[in-house]
Amino acid sequence: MQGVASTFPSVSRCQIERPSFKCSAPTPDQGINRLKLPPTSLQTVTQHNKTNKMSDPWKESFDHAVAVARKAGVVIRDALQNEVKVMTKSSSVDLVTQTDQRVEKIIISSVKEKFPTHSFIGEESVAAGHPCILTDDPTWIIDPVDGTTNFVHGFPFVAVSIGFAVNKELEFGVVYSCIEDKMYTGRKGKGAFCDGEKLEVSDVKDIRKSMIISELGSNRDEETVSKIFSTMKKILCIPVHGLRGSGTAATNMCLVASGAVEAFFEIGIHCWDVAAGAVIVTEAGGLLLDVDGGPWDLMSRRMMSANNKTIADRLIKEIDVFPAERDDVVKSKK
Ligand SMILES: O=P([O-])([O-])O[C@@H]1[C@H](O)[C@H](O)[C@@H](O)[C@H](O)[C@H]1O
Ligand SMILES: [Mg+2]
Repeated sequence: MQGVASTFPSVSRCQIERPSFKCSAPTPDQGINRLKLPPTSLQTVTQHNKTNKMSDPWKESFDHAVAVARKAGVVIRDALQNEVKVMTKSSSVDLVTQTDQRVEKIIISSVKEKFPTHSFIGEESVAAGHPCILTDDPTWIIDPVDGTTNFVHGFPFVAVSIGFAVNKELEFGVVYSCIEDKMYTGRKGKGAFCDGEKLEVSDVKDIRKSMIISELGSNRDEETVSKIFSTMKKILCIPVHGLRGSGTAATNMCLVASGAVEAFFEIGIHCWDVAAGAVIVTEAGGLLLDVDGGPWDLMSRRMMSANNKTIADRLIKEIDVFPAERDDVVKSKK
């Protein structure tokens, strides 16, 4: 089992002043797959729980993910009121804060306590040198603060993203958009929801009537930036109704699931950005593909998620692909 990083890397720091947010207190989960038991004897309840565990083995993990994502969101919202110490990881625009690290520790330690045999892939643990290899173990794939740059600047879209895979297959995803206070969930074969409301992708098939969401990412290599812009130019000039970016891949995918946009694509995302969103999109009736139209691979750092294949295929024609090293490349220790 992969362990939790006890310390995260120390990196260069600068300070930034941000506008402060006023946030309302979180509301309790509304009807998220709640189990309603009729009043009955203790024996029957125990029996019912046993049967339920067999037919729905990951329900307890799912419930825990929802609870811990909400708790993490409260920590993030509180942290928004204070000055943030900004550190950098792979480059000067790949940001991380103590809140990212703290929230990841909170999530992992609470999951470890309840499910001691489960494994983890967490953004900040991987940054600290932990492996990013998906095994057959029940595995929590965690982005503690998706939208760290937004968080640093006070741009109000930040999400806690928790995906859960067993035998390398995603079983559920939880995305808590914590400033909006929206809880998105998806469970394999059980649908996708936002605050208990069922989600469905849009039925638009005409690309000229579509709204697309993507990101500029954090790669500032000139050739890569040119490819990102040429792709966006070609898509804009199809023309589509609009091109947007919220600054969090997890939230972008929830917007596809909600039908607010027809598709989200990006090269350079990581497994923790999209694991949860992947379940939410597919359970809302959407599809996932590689940016070249092939099957989607969680570790590939490439994502096309769309409401239908017509929209996905039309966008794929315009994407200028550039290389991004897979998440599961094993780096040799020097
Ligand atoms: O670093 P982070 O804020 O967790 O995640 C980033 C966000 O999802 C962003 O929208 C996307 O463009 C980047 O590719 C991600 O790395
Ligand atoms: Mg992220």
